[in-house]
Amino acid sequence: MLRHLPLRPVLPLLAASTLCGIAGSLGTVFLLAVIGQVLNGRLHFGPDAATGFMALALLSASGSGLSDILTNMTGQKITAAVRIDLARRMLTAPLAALEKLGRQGLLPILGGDVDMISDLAFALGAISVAAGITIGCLIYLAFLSLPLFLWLLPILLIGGFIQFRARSRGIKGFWAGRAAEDRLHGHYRTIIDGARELRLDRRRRSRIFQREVVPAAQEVRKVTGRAIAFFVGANALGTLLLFAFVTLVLTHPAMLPRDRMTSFILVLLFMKGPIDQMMHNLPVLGRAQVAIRRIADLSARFTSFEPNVSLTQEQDETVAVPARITLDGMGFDYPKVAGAAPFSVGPVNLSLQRGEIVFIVGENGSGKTSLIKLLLGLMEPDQGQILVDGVPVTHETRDEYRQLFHTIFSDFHLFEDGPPPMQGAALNRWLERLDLAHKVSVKDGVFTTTDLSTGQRKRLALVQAIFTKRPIMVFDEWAADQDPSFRRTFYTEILPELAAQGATVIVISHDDRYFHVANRLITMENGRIIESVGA
Ligand SMILES: Nc1ncnc2c1ncn2[C@@H]1O[C@H](COP(=O)(O)OP(=O)(O)OP(=O)(O)O)[C@@H](O)[C@H]1O
Repeated sequence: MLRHLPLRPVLPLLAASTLCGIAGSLGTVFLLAVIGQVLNGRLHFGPDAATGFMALALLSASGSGLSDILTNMTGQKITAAVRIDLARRMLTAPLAALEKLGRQGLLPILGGDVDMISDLAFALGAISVAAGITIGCLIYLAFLSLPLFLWLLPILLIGGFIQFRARSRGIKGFWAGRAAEDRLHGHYRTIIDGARELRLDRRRRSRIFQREVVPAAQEVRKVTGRAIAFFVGANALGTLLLFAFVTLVLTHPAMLPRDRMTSFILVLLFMKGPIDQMMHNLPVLGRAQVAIRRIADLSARFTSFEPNVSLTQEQDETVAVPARITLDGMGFDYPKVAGAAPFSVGPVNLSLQRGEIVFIVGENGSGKTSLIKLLLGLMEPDQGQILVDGVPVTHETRDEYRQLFHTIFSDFHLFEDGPPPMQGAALNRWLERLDLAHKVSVKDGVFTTTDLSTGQRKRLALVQAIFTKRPIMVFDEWAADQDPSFRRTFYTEILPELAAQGATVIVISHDDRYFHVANRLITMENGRIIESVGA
């Protein structure tokens, strides 16, 4: 499982942790040896021995403690690297991959599974220290009596085998548990997103609770509980085997001189502590193994084909404003959905001139938003290309190309901050004009509130759009939530003003009262442009 983790940068930390662990384990084993010698009367525990004993105790405690801390640091570094990598991938992955998984597919992995790696960091510290001490104890046992150690060996092997079997059964259970948790998260999402509807519909609310949430929660409990039972059962068997061995040794006192026998049993019983600690933490390792695989699967889906998607450029560069953008035979086929007719957009041939106002109209589902997504370079076309002043947009230049646009989608996300110049008298004028000044202002580049009505939120998004000053503005049914007066202001005043300032304005609209504002009216039907009226 570790091959899926970014281990290379943490190798020095791991090496330091291992060295400290070895030092701590040596300290512990020597402590045990001294205790054995004193109990057997072979060592007088005078002031010198006591000082040496305390020095060994210091070595044991500090070595194990440091090893634990360093392993934890390693784990936390790995967790941070995984978190950053996932965010980077999500910000640069093809949009289709992100949309396909959706929040329901993503959030359980980003939350639960990534947190599991963080838990692994704590567990690994404890396991590695315990493993070091156990190995040290085993070496000391072999030194005390090789024949008895050879007797012990098969018992250890049987215990190891039981653990191995329990582990693979347990991990299967953890996989099933995570799948059930994913379903549960889906139901949580329905409860949150559909909160209003569920208050109003007792029948649906009861059905979701009784038939979806409760069975999913019980399923998680059942499969995870069963998986943990495998680990606990194996642990109990291991304990039984250990005491069976102690019984064997005690019933054959002639096998070893008495003093060695005492030391042997002392070390054996002491060893149970670290072994228990390892066993206790093994389920965490199992769950982390599942989590790491799930994260690796997710990462594999988010591989960007675009080489130049920047995550470091915080300022807009001044871009040359293109005179013409052309969609040249562009087409896109949506993946087939069972039971539904496949939908394709295009092939589309369309040219957009700088400064014109273009309306895209058509019935619901005719492909207007899909066409816009193709134009914005958000969907990888199955055919055709985009030309900017005659130059094709490539994988390399697509992110650069997208920076030409500012879009307010019909299901837009309102960011709380605006572009850096969003301040001063110009901002106040726009807030006044859009009747927002009494509701919201901007403090340190951030809106004082976004808790507004749907129409007001859209107007705030419009303020952002205006101050972002991109050469091409796209509005997807912006006016749908506006009252008649703002609708009129938007179509008859704001759009012409933007165009007069040199912006190309593309509007998806069903407001046929204002179609006359457009320089060009493009009508879509069944994924194709069936009419283009105007300049
Ligand atoms: N994520 C998707 N997966 C599969 N098919 C999709 C997806 N999104 C859209 N479609 C298909 O594309 C068709 C057109 O959708 P689109 O959103 O482009 O229409 P629209 O003209 O903008 O509609 P509306 O006026 O209702 O906003 C849909 O009817 C659907 O068949």
